[in-house]
Amino acid sequence: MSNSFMETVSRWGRRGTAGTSIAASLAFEDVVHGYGKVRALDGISLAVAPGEVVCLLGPSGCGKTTLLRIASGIERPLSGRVTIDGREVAGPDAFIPPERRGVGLVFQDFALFPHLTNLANVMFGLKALPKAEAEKAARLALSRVGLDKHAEDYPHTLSGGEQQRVALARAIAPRPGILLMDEPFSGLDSRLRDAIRDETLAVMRETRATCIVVTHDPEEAMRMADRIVLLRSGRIAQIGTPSDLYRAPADLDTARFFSDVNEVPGVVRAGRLVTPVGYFAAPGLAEGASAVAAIRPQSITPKPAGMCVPGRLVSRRFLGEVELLEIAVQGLDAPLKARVRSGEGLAPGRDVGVDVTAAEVLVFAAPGA
Ligand SMILES: Nc1ncnc2c1ncn2[C@@H]1O[C@H](COP(=O)(O)OP(=O)(O)OP(=O)(O)O)[C@@H](O)[C@H]1O
Repeated sequence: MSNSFMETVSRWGRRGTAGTSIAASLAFEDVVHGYGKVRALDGISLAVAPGEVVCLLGPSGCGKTTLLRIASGIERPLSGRVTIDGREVAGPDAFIPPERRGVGLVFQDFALFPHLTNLANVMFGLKALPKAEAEKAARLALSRVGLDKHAEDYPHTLSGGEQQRVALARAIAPRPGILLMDEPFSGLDSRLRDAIRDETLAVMRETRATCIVVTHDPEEAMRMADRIVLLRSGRIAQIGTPSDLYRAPADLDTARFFSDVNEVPGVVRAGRLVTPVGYFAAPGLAEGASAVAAIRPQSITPKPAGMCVPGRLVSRRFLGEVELLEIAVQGLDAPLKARVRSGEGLAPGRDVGVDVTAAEVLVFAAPGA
């Protein structure tokens, strides 16, 4: 990454302000949508508060983009209602087109017009204003993202990160009450993504618009969102703060989506799940039920042989700050994965004790049980 680029990014936050919006509330009420036989959204109800940053998260095809397109008005739902500040913008009684909804859009491919300068691209969303006023607002937005010097250039002369910032400037220039972003960072080099994401978040907070961001990356959602809406097959699997979803996932699929987990099967006896690596609290599960302990690699600590549960170190992979260990334990089909700080000095083949931090273990009914 060039120093000059990083300087531009770090200066980006100290440029002129973009002007603030009056944040709007956005609500979906039992929204259903489909394409032919495909049911893309299957009854979505969600209320987003003014100024809130919500990430729509989920695997490919779960309906994230469709929900965003419905919020923007690009797509009209088959049934259900969408309201902005309590006013129906899509539903049985009304359909307000995108340009009259007061929403700003940032697309995955940025969707800049190649034949227009960056300034003209940003002015495109400001057609309702007299030209001089539109130009002033567009220059202000470009300045906010640190690109005022590139106003007269064309998009193709900019890097991917800079094009993303022009797209952001275009979306915020009209001061929308709601900003909708579809995978806005996925086209960027992974080394730039963190810096650009942090700066984009700063601009989003500064404009005070209500924001909905689509992503398939759980880490990105956790970094950005006030609340995460996890979608699965067109339905909401779970809604909560990043820490709610990470610490208390509603089911095994959600736990798997947020991090690598060891899945250790067991049987419930007297309110606890009995497994080859220990007993874990199993509230709400019936006596004799089959269940799974989901154990994150960082919740497993190797100890000297003779302590805790007996195991044998099978492999060790150096990853820099941390190492990934595989530890075989009698009674388990697959070795346990453990993530430890580097430099523990353990050699494969050695007997070890396996210590599991029980308070961090998540217990779920066995899939299909
Ligand atoms: N124009 C379309 N015609 C037919 N099917 C569509 C269309 N757009 C989306 N779909 C289908 O609707 C479902 C939801 O698609 P959507 O693009 O909303 O998912 P997504 O979660 O945004 O996925 P991705 O992360 O891959 O972009 C998928 O099964 C998809 O194949």
